[in-house]
Amino acid sequence: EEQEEDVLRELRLFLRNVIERLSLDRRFKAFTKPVDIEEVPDYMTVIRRPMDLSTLLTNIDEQRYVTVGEFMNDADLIWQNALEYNPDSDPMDRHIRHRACALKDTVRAMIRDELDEDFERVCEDVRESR
Ligand SMILES: Cc1noc(C)c1-c1cc(NS(=O)(=O)c2ccccc2)cc(C(=O)O)c1
Repeated sequence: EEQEEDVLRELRLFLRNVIERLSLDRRFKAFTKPVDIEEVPDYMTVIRRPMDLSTLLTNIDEQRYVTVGEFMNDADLIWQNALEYNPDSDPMDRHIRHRACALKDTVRAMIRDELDEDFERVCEDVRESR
């Protein structure tokens, strides 16, 4: 009902703001768009579920996330995929892994510092009621 829509709207606003701030950080430029298959032809043979910040934003607009936990499952794919696809010790791989770890820590810090746990609990109640 109306109260549920109010909660989900507030969740979308919070998540869009998180993504906006991440997208402004130059360290995360490679995570802003899907990996370009022209540039990285074998990417889809290694990574089963590609994810990036612009796709997260589309998912929010399509109201796919009812809880922050559901959002985090997809957001975690971004850095997990980067670690998986870039495992080698060469400088390029290390560089993308450092940025992937920075993304992981930055997202977690934002959620921990800015998400009210009572609000997340209300979102989980909405999820269970559906
Ligand atoms: C992400 C990712 N995961 O595996 C790899 C490898 C990357 C990755 C891919 C690219 N090239 S790209 O054309 O697919 C692209 C450019 C700009 C934004 C988004 C994608 C560049 C870089 C980089 O570090 O600059 C990294």
